[in-house]
Amino acid sequence: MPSFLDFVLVTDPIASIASSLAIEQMCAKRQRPNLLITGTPGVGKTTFCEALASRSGLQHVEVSKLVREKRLYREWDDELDCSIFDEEMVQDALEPLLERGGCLLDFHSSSFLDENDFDLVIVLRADTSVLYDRLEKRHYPESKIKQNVEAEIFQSCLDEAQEAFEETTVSIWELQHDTEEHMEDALERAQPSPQHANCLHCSAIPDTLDTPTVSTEGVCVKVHLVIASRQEGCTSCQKSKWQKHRALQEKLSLILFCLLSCVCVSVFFSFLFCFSLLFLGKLTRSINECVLLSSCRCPCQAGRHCRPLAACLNRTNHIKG
Ligand SMILES: Nc1ncnc2c1ncn2[C@@H]1O[C@H](COP(=O)(O)OP(=O)(O)OP(=O)(O)O)[C@@H](O)[C@H]1O
Repeated sequence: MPSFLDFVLVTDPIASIASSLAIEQMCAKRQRPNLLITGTPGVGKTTFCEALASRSGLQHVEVSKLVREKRLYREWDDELDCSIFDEEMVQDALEPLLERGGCLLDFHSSSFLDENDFDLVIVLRADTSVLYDRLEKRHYPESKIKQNVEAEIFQSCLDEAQEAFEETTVSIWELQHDTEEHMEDALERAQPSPQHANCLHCSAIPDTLDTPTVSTEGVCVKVHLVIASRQEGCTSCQKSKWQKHRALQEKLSLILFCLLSCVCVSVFFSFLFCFSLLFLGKLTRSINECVLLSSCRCPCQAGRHCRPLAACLNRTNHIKG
């Protein structure tokens, strides 16, 4: 599994990097990446998102809060004492945010989300005893705690995310999130670190990452670069792709040249053949004439204008024909 290091958030003012090709390609899709942070309730999604948002400048979108505030539900679960969110209503509410990009979407469910809206999925995991304690502190009823702990044991959120994004190139990272150290470790690694922004195609470090700087309201350059690399390849990938294209082009032009040469040569030889036929025809006719002239003697030395000779030639022709 790729570590969080492979997806480091590097922030940089957009103006300084807008000229880079990778960024331009990435911007064509959406200005900033969307990350889905999912996991069983209590694994620490909100805590992680808040910390990540403050470091990366991405916007923390807490979907469960949105559901409560905007009443994006039509049903209520009496047993678990919670709302059953309405997928369509939530989708509609999220659409403008996700279109704009730069969201850290925090929600336990992922099956109803559009796979094209996300660039990375992080599934947080917690040890069952840790999760139990956290939920107990929330004074959840026993049945609700049990249900959530069971969901964590059966890795329901991970399975759901894997199913939702299985047909895509979106990476799904499973991160343990039991302790402060776990979180600190993940966030610590999220510091600018160009050597970790390897291209997913060729493992090269994208050229545009040589001088990353941090700004609180910056853009996740490295995330973008990883995304761009995943989709298009890094500059060296592009170069090798271009070289491959060039080689293919050269081969095609060679084949075309050979074909054209063949056509030209065959046209030339056909003309040559026709001319030779014409020439040979004329030659045989003149030889015939010479033969005829030699077999018919002119009595008056008047050549072709001699009537008896003409009569002789006609006769001979007739006899020959
Ligand atoms: N890495 C961590 N180490 C220690 N405690 C943590 C960690 N992450 C979260 N917690 C604690 O666990 C509790 C639950 O965290 P949090 O509310 O972030 O979970 P959640 O997954 O967002 O839950 P929900 O889906 O219900 O909103 C909080 O009291 C928080 O302080």
